[in-house]
Parts: sequence; C-alpha cells; structure tokens
Amino acid sequence: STGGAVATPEDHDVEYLTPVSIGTPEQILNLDIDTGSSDLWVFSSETSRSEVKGQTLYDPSNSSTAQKLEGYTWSISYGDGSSSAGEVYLDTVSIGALTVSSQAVEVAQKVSSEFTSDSNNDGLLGLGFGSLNTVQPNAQKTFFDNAMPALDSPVFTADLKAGIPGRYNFGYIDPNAYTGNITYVSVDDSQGFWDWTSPGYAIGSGSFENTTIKGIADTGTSLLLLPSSVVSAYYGKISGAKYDSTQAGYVLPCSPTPPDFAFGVGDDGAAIVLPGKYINYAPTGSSGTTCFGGIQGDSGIGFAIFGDVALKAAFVVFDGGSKTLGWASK
Ligand SMILES: Cc1nn(C)c(C)c1CC(=O)Nc1ccccn1
Repeated sequence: STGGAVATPEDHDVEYLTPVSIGTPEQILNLDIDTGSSDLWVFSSETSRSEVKGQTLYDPSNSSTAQKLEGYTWSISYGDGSSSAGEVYLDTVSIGALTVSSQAVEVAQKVSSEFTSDSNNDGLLGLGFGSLNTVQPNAQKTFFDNAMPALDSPVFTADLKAGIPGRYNFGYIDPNAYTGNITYVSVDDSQGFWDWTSPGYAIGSGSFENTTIKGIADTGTSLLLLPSSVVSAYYGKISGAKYDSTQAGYVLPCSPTPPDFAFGVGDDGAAIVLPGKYINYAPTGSSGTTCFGGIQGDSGIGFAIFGDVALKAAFVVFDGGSKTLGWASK
C-alpha cells in the first residue's frame, strides 16, 4: 500500500497542515505532521471550551469505529514550552489512500495557549520513534509504525515547499519530486528522534567549513536551529544583522537578500542549499525592513534542529526499514 497528502504552509511557513481522516463517517482534521514527536493528538469534543478558538474537533461519539481505551491518558510538552493532555481512543485513520484501522487517537482535554491561538491547527501527527510516545499505562504506536508492514516500502517522504503546498508520501519515493541523487545518512534513534550528523556548512560562495553538526530532522519545528558558532559565522557576514534580546533571536535587514546557507550531507560532498531568502523568516515590524532570522541558535537544546526552514529546501526520505535519512535537492 501507499498513501500521501498535501502539506499546506501557514503564514511564514511557520508550520504545514495536512488533511487527515479520522473515524466513521470520516472526520477530516488538518494536522501538523511532526517528525520530532510520536503522539497523534487532536482537538476534540472533550477539549476545554475556553481553550478552543476555531479548530475542528474530533468527536469520538460520532464515530462508529471509535473505541475508548479506558484508563489510558497522555500528556506531552514540547521544547518550545507548549503542551497538551487528555484521553485515548482507537479509531480508523487515513492519510490519502493509506488507512490504519486501529490507530491510537489521543483526544485533548487541555491544550496550552500556543495551540489555542493556532486556529487552523487541529492537532499533531507524530512520526518520531515509538519511544517518545507519552500514552500511559502502555505507549501507543505511531501511524507510520502501524502502517509500515503494509507499505510497498517502509518509508515516508517530506517534500515541504516555501510558500506553496508540498506533500508527505508514504510507502514510495516519487522520482519526479527531486533532482540528482538521494544521499542516505545514518540515524541515531536512541533519543526517539530522526537524529543525524551533518559534516559542516558553507555560507554564500564561501569555502566549506568541516564541523560536526548533530541534529534532528523535525518537520514540527519552524526554524533551523544550529550551534552558536555556525549562527554567528552566518550573521557575521551580513551588515546590520544582530542578536536582538527583545526578539530573543538574530534579526537582519530584509534587503539585500542574505547569503545562501548550505549544510553538508554524507562524506561525498553532497549538500542542501538554502536560498538566502529562506533566512528572511518574517518581518519583525510593520515597515518590513527588519526580518527575524530563519537560522537561530540551538543553545540549551543539546542538539541542532533541522526544522522547516531547512527541510523546505530538500526532498527528505525517512526510512523506517534501515533507519536512515535520505536527502536530495529539488
Ligand atoms: C526541542 C526544542 N527545543 N526548543 C527550544 C524548540 C523550539 C524545540 C522544538 C520544538 O519545541 N518543536 C515543537 C514545538 C511544538 C510542537 C512540535 N514541535
């Protein structure tokens, strides 16, 4: 089997939302597919009313295939401080033509303000490794883990794009979605993430800097979070760029277009190039002269995060069979 669906960017490509069908008859929710976590949770009829602002709600009582897991609960908090918690049902979940008949659907009873104010986001669908799932007393499998045995190939791919819809596909690699070769790198799944190591970076037309950058491929994080040495080297090339403590990040003049940023993949010289305009993440004020940087520091996290700013420059294969990541330009 195979499947897949469109991934539509929200403003500034802060996140990408994908229609997911849940229950019988189907209830379609727009979920943030997140390779950095492993819970499938949704806004629901059980979500505290004061914490819902426009989201579509999954109502298990309207699904003939919903089965409550009595006594099961979940509670998750993300690195940015956001969180949610609730109870658990099993139900039929589909992404395009790919259906998992007994998927753990975690219904939110509480969500933090970050989720309440994100009115188009109806929940998250985690595609990290199973060890990250928060359901108690027994952890539940991800949609990908449940689907994998039936897939033509044990993979899913992320083809996110700047400002226009891209796609997540399951079970196959679309040869028309990328250029050149796919370079595969090893993954350390010991922390539950798609954790890999880039050999270094280059700024604009500059020489390649060999420096180990270990980090996660995380579709659920907006920015590219890198070691401070790399970040200061990059912004050091841009007149007027500076760290703005009020914004808690580097800001830069939106014009002229900043230099490209390339990160290495594998030991054969392959690289993914971020066009400089991807680093103009969003204007910080109404004038539009100053932009918040799409590359920021990873201090305090313990690893780099290759979020959407990086992923949207690539075609990425998440291989659950070999536990490798494949990177290609497009
Ligand atoms: C791990 C981490 N540390 N810090 C500072 C950040 C921003 C992260 C990544 C993160 O929080 N991602 C996320 C947030 C909400 C939903 C899904 N993913």
